[in-house]
Amino acid sequence: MLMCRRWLVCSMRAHYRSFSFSASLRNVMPAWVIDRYGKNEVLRFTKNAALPIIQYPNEVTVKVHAAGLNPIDISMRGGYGAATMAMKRDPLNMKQSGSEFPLILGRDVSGEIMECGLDVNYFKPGDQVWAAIPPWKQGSLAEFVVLSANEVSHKPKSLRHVEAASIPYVAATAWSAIVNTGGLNKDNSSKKRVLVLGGSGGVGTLAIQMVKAWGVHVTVTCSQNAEQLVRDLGADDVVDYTAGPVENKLQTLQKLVFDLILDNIGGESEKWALDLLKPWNGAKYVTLVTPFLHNTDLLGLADGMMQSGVTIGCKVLKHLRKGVHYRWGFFAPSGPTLDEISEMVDAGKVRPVVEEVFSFAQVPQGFQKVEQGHARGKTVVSIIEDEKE
Ligand SMILES: NC(=O)C1=CN([C@@H]2O[C@H](COP(=O)(O)OP(=O)(O)OC[C@H]3O[C@@H](n4cnc5c(N)ncnc54)[C@H](OP(=O)(O)O)[C@@H]3O)[C@@H](O)[C@H]2O)C=CC1
Repeated sequence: MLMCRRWLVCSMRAHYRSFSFSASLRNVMPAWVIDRYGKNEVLRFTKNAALPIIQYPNEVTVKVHAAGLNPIDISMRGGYGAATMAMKRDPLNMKQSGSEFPLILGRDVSGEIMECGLDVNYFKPGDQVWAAIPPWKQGSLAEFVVLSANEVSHKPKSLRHVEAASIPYVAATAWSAIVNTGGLNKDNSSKKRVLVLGGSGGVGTLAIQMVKAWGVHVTVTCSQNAEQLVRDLGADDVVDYTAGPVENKLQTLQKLVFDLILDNIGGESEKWALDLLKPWNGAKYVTLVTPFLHNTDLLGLADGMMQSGVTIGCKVLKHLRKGVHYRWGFFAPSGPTLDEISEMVDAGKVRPVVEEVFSFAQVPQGFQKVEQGHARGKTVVSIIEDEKE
């Protein structure tokens, strides 16, 4: 439905001409960059980062009002995924392609369209938008970011930019894991049972709300002090993982046999969690904690991908014999997915869970906050203050 609307608007505005804002501006911008991998000391503020320019006709320039921080920013600051990201920047050349530095982190953006490529018809300058930025592109801790139009979506009207910036990356991840990999959607989820392992962080708080809106019975594991938060978001059953082995408690809840388990924790979970799935019923365990990028960093692209293939293949087969499906879930950038989430937000079915907002000057403190863990929702950076309502 929303996909159709994108197509329709494209046809209607086929002759729209974009204007060139960048030519009238300076060719540098303020940004937080890194010039090497490491801890927080590698973060450097500059007023002279290169202004990103549209290179393809399907791209848009977005003026960043707010950016979200995610655990992947901490990992990328330390070099995580560097081998794969370099290949994506230069897909024809399957080896390391030049330097990725200075690198701008930040995977969430909420802001305003400044300029559209000639093939972009769904957006126009001035549109209020949000997006999740693929890790191989320059990020949102900057004044401007250039994205493909199909990665961008109109921001929910009911949210301020600092609220909107808390959602895209975790929403695109939760959607990819639950819908694309897990096979649930708004039409087939009613009365199904989902277990969210690690419900109190960014992905968990979004995933709970998403499946709850589709009529799912949601069980969540989290720390005791996050119980109220996840219940407010829609969790039906909550298990405190800090008070002894979660698997024992979940097994004692007799009727809890799940159609889908979303694992945001990894580690030992997969040793016991798959036993809680309904066997021979299409039930799936989807983990977001995968060794995929770690393998390519360690072994190089080709060997790393082969290693990942062997690992996932063995696990899929092992669990298939028991009648359940084992899968790896991945973030997938998608404007149409965010269109769906935007509707859910404006309908009051999904709300932002913003734990803390930092100013643009406080980006290193924002990284420290995310690095400490124990998230209760999301950490956001306000780059242009929202207008007072
Ligand atoms: N594969 C992919 O493409 C993607 C993978 N991810 C990964 O998914 C995971 C979740 O991401 P995100 O939600 O953003 O992370 P967050 O850091 O926002 O949240 C993690 C949450 O888990 C809680 N937690 C920690 N240990 C446990 C445990 N044993 N049981 C239950 N809860 C626990 C933490 O709180 P507390 O410690 O206080 O309990 C925290 O609230 C991360 O590992 C991330 O790297 C995320 C996005 C994309």
